[in-house]
Amino acid sequence: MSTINKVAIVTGSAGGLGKAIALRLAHNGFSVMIHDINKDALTKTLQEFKDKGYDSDAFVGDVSKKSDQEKLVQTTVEKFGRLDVFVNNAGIEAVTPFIDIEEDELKKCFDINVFGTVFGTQAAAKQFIKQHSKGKIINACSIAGQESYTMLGTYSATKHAVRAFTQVAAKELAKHQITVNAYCPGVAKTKMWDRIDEEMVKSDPSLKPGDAFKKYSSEIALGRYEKPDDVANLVDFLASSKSDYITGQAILVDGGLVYR
Ligand SMILES: NC(=O)C1=CN([C@@H]2O[C@H](COP(=O)(O)OP(=O)(O)OC[C@H]3O[C@@H](n4cnc5c(N)ncnc54)[C@H](O)[C@@H]3O)[C@@H](O)[C@H]2O)C=CC1
Ligand SMILES: CC(=O)C(C)=O
Repeated sequence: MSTINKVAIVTGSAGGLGKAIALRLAHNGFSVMIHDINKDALTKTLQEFKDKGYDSDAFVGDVSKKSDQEKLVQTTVEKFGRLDVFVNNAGIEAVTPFIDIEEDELKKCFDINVFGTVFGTQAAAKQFIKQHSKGKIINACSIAGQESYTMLGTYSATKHAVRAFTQVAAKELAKHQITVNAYCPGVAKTKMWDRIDEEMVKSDPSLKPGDAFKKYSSEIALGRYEKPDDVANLVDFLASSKSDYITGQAILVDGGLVYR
């Protein structure tokens, strides 16, 4: 079914899962505002979108700043005329044994993963209400939002919080026909997992580079690690009218790793 004339924002989409999601929505006919804190990477990614002929633009911003998120929505509406889908994808990891977790790690990870998701959801919801339109908010959760992992305590706590806010926002915004759902990827080969592997290997002398990623991936029932397109497949569905009767859900897309 055509989605032409619909407008989407994907945060943290200069690379990784966000880029795959943004490319898929653009391929499906959405006008897409890509967004990232990394200006150089974002500029290169926008060029790729332009080379493919996609109706797109880019916004440099920090999801943890409420004013940036409001400006992101405002700029998107000025450019494309409306907003239909907001993907709170940007996130960071933190890899530390529980006993060593420091205040700055907690603050930074919560600022970006949790405050960022709340501010993005608020900015998008206000625009949907103003437009009197149905809208879809789609949040990056994780297997770590359903289960909690050693060395990933802070990260897991932020993703549990994302799941909680997904449910509450869904309940409160349903009267406006706004749906709020989340995708929960497993072990996807992006720069995030390169960094997680590096940190886990550093803290365990019995591991060599790549071993932590291999260990996590080896438990996936479908026998392979996740690709960004596996995540884009779910977000594609959540952004489409096929998901109109689904709200408040955090859906696992992990190849069979966590069962809820
Ligand atoms: N890679 C994986 O296996 C999994 C990833 N996720 C989640 O999916 C989302 C995307 O993950 P990946 O693509 O793997 O990560 P990534 O690290 O490869 O890409 C994240 C992007 O977000 C941007 N970003 C970081 N902080 C930002 C900020 N404050 N404001 C704006 N942009 C910011 C980065 O510059 C980067 O382009 C994250 O929320 C992550 O927690 C969830 C489960 C598994
Ligand atoms: C990065 C992530 O969410 C995990 C636990 O794989």
